[in-house]
Amino acid sequence: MKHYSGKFISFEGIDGAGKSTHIGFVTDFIRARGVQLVSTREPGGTPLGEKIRELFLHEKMHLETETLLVFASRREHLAQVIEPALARGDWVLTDRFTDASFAYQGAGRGLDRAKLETLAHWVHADLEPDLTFLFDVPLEVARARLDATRELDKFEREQEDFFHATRNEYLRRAAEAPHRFRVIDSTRSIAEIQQELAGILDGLV
Ligand SMILES: Nc1ncnc2c1ncn2[C@@H]1O[C@H](COP(=O)(O)OP(=O)(O)OP(=O)(O)O)[C@@H](O)[C@H]1O
Ligand SMILES: Cc1cn([C@H]2C[C@H](O)[C@@H](COP(=O)(O)O)O2)c(=O)[nH]c1=O
Repeated sequence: MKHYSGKFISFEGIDGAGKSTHIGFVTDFIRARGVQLVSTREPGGTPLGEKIRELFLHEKMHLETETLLVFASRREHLAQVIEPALARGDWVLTDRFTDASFAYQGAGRGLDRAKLETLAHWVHADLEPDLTFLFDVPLEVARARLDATRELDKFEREQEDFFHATRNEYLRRAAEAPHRFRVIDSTRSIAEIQQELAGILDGLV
């Protein structure tokens, strides 16, 4: 694994778990300590990646096409944004990374995990997040939060079974890699969650 002075932090969770809400808080918290930081997202994060995101979220396609697209977006993201920022010594916060592909394309849609391992190895053999916040909530809570806020995309319209599988895969990966995952109970209030995040970040910045 490559080691950089800046931290690479990913935010994960099923749709509606609340990760986007907390990225802003974490960004402000870290910047307030004088750290240079890039906040980005997947799929997306580059002009090409944002075009891929539109297709990825809104077009029906073969599962392997979907998977290859998200890894193509990730390859570009790493080359144009993530690796240059880390090389400069900046921190990088990303709203989703490869854990999402294992959770959504793997467990949710049923793509063979070995294929995902191959792609992950190809695209970023020598890099993984230093820290992954997994925002965890029961499906009903996530669904209620989404229904209250916006029009749903292709993934957000998936059924309960899909999100059970997705959530379980996230939790399985967190149990498998406790050195980098912090599972955040997101059923609590935003203020309580931010207090926990601040405690974790205090030990890091
Ligand atoms: N702890 C919380 N308690 C109550 N409401 C919350 C909490 N966290 C987030 N919300 C609300 O739930 C909604 C979804 O939150 P958010 O967009 O952060 O979720 P997300 O996990 O990033 O979803 P997606 O992955 O689909 O973008 C927002 O309206 C947000 O204000
Ligand atoms: C990186 C990545 C994302 N997805 C899915 C997960 C979400 O439903 C959307 C992204 O929307 P968000 O509101 O920005 O979270 O894309 C996926 O299926 N596979 C992936 O690798």
